[in-house]
Amino acid sequence: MADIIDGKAIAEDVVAKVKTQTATLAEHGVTPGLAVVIVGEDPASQVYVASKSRRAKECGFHSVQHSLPAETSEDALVALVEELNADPAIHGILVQLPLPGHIDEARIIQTIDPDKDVDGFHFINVGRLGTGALDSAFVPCTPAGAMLMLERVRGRDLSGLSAVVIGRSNIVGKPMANLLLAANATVTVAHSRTKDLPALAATADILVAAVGRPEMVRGDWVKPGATVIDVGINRIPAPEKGEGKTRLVGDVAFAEAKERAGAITPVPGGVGPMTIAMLMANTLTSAFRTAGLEPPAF
Ligand SMILES: Nc1nc(=O)c2c([nH]1)NC[C@@H]1CN(c3ccc(C(=O)N[C@@H](CCC(=O)O)C(=O)O)cc3)C=[N+]21
Repeated sequence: MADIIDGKAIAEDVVAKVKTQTATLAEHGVTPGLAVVIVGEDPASQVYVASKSRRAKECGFHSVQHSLPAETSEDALVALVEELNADPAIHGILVQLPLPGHIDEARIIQTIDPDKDVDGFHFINVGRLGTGALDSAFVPCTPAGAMLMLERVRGRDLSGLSAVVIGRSNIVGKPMANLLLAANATVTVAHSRTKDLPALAATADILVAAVGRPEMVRGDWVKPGATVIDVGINRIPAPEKGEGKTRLVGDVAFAEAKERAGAITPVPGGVGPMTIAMLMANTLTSAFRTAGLEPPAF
């Protein structure tokens, strides 16, 4: 039976370190500032944004939230981002995705100052990560959090280990593959066009599922003893809890996979809480850099 990697507990460790380091920065007269921008009223997005703002306040940050109506124009959003770019009290800018269909997401992301891009989505940060310039990059929060969880089991150096990442998104799959490569793993990125995915997955010492398909990865896809990182967060109907109720599941069939894995992350309580903790870590890092100080390692 697998060890369960407790994302909530590791996230608390990260946040504790952020709080301590925020106090250190205060001695230099600096308060980390995070601006979260949300456009439209998607209820799930509202919940995530609220917990980001709550965490930021808990860390002692200057935390601002901009909630804009769904019909906000692209130009108005660009103007807000430019205002935040120019605001010296703001070290991190997060524009919650997805944006309404009439707004060009790529244009918004590329408008964010790369040195305030705590999501790590700007071309400059993608390039920094891709070339191994990790001391100037912002690494996307979800894969950064996944790597810290993996480190608890496998250490920092993954030499000799094979990793299979299922999913090739810009926000998880691709940056995750780059981080695993930077840690010396032998990395394969699989996706919907991959031939015999179950057989490929079963070769992985480290299996990362980031596809957004509820419980797609079955128990027999898991190599015995493998470390399984489940990045999926899927809300599915749960009639057993009552009419109209839902529950969260990952991309991995947890009950099956935990019988074969050596260690596995749960959903909820796995990568999700780590994502928010790493957003705090990235914002802190940004404030240290702006102050000309060496940021702490996480
Ligand atoms: N620019 C941008 N950056 C993001 O990082 C970003 C985004 N847009 N858009 C939406 C996704 C989603 N996301 C989550 C963060 C935490 C949990 C989380 O803490 N989940 C809890 C459960 C929460 C619940 O009960 O719904 C858990 O897994 O235990 C989930 C999802 C960040 N995202």
